Amino acid sequence: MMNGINRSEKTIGIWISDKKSQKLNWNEFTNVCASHGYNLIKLDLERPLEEQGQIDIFLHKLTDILAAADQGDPKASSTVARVEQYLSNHSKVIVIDPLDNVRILLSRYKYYSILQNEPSFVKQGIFTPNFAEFTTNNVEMNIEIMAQRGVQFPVICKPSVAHGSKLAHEMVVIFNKKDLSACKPPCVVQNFVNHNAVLHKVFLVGNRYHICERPSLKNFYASENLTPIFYSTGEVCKADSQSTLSILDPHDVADIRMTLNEDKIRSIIRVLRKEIGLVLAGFDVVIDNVTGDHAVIDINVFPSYDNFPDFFEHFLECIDGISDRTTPNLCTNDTSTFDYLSGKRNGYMNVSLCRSKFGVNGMNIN
Ligand SMILES: O=P(O)(O)O[C@@H]1[C@@H](OP(=O)(O)O)[C@H](OP(=O)(O)O)[C@H](O)[C@H](OP(=O)(O)O)[C@H]1OP(=O)(O)O
Ligand SMILES: Nc1ncnc2c1ncn2[C@@H]1O[C@H](COP(=O)(O)OP(=O)(O)O)[C@@H](O)[C@H]1O
Ligand SMILES: [Mg+2]
Ligand SMILES: [Mg+2]
Repeated sequence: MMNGINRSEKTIGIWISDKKSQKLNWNEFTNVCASHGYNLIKLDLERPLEEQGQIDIFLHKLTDILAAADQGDPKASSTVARVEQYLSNHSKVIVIDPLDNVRILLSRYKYYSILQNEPSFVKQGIFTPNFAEFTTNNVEMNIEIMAQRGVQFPVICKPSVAHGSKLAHEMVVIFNKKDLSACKPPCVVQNFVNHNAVLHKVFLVGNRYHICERPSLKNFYASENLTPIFYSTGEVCKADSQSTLSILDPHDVADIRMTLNEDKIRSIIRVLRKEIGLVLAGFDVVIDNVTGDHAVIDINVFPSYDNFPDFFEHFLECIDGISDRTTPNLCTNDTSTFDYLSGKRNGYMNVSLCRSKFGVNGMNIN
């Protein structure tokens, strides 16, 4: 990839974590890039980017480093500063995705607030469960905050920082206020939505999306007797997870299967593109097993694209679309939200949303 004869006239410079890099099919990605006229190079953030050749597309998942910089890590802060300086000096570079847009998704409280303030959701049966942020260990204060924000037991307690370290995925289900000391601020507590242990993951590449089902948590109810349940997302919600936490209790066996409503998913996608504006993102939805309403419980930067058919091809098609439609200065890492496909800044054009080839029902939807 990095030392072949380079006949491509453009370059995609990529930086992702070692963990993510180990899962990426570099040969396939390199070949698809080449077929679209791009050379793919792995960037080394320890060296000046200026010394690593011309970069036309800066593709990254810097969430770990951004999160560490936000928490005061000096090495991470200097890395972020160097990257931002480079991008500022090279305004023609297309950033996938702009750092300030990515930063929105570092904070669960921030993106839950965006979702909760979306006026179009309520009438469509879409919601984000009531949540509150704890910044101290003061249980009395936290109980008051929960009451003010309509947060009721059982709750899920999640780290406020949504990405980066493994800690970001350490969760706890809490059933009563005497166990609120199990929370480790800064964290958010969120109403638990009973959803019969079925999670729907939506992966987005530009205006394409793919939906897959994953195991999730069984139904829980408030109780003075149940103790907190600690788990990490990876134990319960990967395609091959087989956690006892996913086994429905006998009284909860789902007689009616709740079906995902595709129109709701598309509405959520439109709002995410308008408010957050990322090319590479994903989100998680669970369906309330009483109302059928769809709860958006998580939004992710550059997720795994697990089982996303022809991900690299669709990604390069998206890159081609951006390069063709966007004059260089519209695609810098400017802080405003930029909709790549409409070519509009802070705007949002009704673009067709197409599911990937093998979506839930396999249809292209315009
Ligand atoms: O671990 P992977 O490869 O399954 O992907 C993780 C995602 O799992 P998924 O399989 O998409 O449900 C995972 O999705 P969830 O947050 O678990 O819904 C995250 O996107 C995670 O990134 P980070 O650790 O939060 O920075 C993703 O990790 P990286 O993209 O950092 O590898
Ligand atoms: N409000 C909720 N109600 C019910 N289950 C939830 C809720 N929030 C999260 N979960 C469960 O916990 C898992 C992890 O939560 P999530 O917010 O997606 O964190 P992560 O970023 O680690 O994926 C979800 O996949 C789902 O199974
Ligand atoms: Mg998730
Ligand atoms: Mg997540």
